[in-house]
Amino acid sequence: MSSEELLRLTGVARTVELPDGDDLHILTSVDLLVRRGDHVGIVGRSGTGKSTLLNLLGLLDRPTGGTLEWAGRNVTDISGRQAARIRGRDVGFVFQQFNLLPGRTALENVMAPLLYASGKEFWQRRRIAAAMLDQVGLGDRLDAMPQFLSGGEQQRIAIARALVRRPTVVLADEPTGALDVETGAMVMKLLDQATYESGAALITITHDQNVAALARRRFRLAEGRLHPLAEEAAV
Ligand SMILES: Nc1ncnc2c1ncn2[C@@H]1O[C@H](COP(=O)(O)OP(=O)(O)OP(=O)(O)O)[C@@H](O)[C@H]1O
Repeated sequence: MSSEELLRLTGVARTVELPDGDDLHILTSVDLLVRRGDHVGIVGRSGTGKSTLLNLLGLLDRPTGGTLEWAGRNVTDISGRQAARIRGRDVGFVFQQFNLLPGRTALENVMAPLLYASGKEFWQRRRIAAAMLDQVGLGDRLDAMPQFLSGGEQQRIAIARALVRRPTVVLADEPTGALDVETGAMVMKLLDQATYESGAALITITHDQNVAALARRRFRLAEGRLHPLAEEAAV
């Protein structure tokens, strides 16, 4: 696996203005380097800025300080249009509540991101999506409606959808938050394995140390910064 650099955050800050005019400094100085094949786990208590950080990593928001680089390119201040292009091509998202399209089959959900692709990826979207569902163990449930599937199965569809365009980075926000402990552990293992096999980096953001335990590098988000977690403290 190459050690190609994907994401580099240097002194990243995010401050928002509150309705009363005061500034809220959510992130003050985040440093992080993510390479291809990495699995980074970020834990933090409620309200410490996990979603804020995820939105910066996914180019949904911009830092108010510091620099953010994508594959060596400074993207701190890129336009919304450029960010959307990188996001569509390079980022896969997995959310706590699955966020699957209602009324669409498992296959249609996984095919959805390929509608924005071109060439072979577009024309062969059905075959590519079916193969991806097979990889997450749902090759025999292509026509199933997600609402009739278990939470673990729905999250596996969401994982297939996140990986179907072969993104370089997968961002998972509390991916097991809506699952029981056993199902969550199984889904997390699958996410870790499928992401690694596709050559992407995985960044898992969670309040649950057990979920972060699979990550090869772990950090705690506190006081607006990332603090490396020692092996023994992380489990
Ligand atoms: N746009 C905003 N305006 C005002 N306050 C905000 C804004 N965005 C985030 N915050 C506040 O910043 C803090 C961090 O929010 P964030 O959602 O990133 O935390 P979190 O760690 O993801 O929390 P949780 O685990 O509860 O989802 C919270 O106190 C939140 O209320």
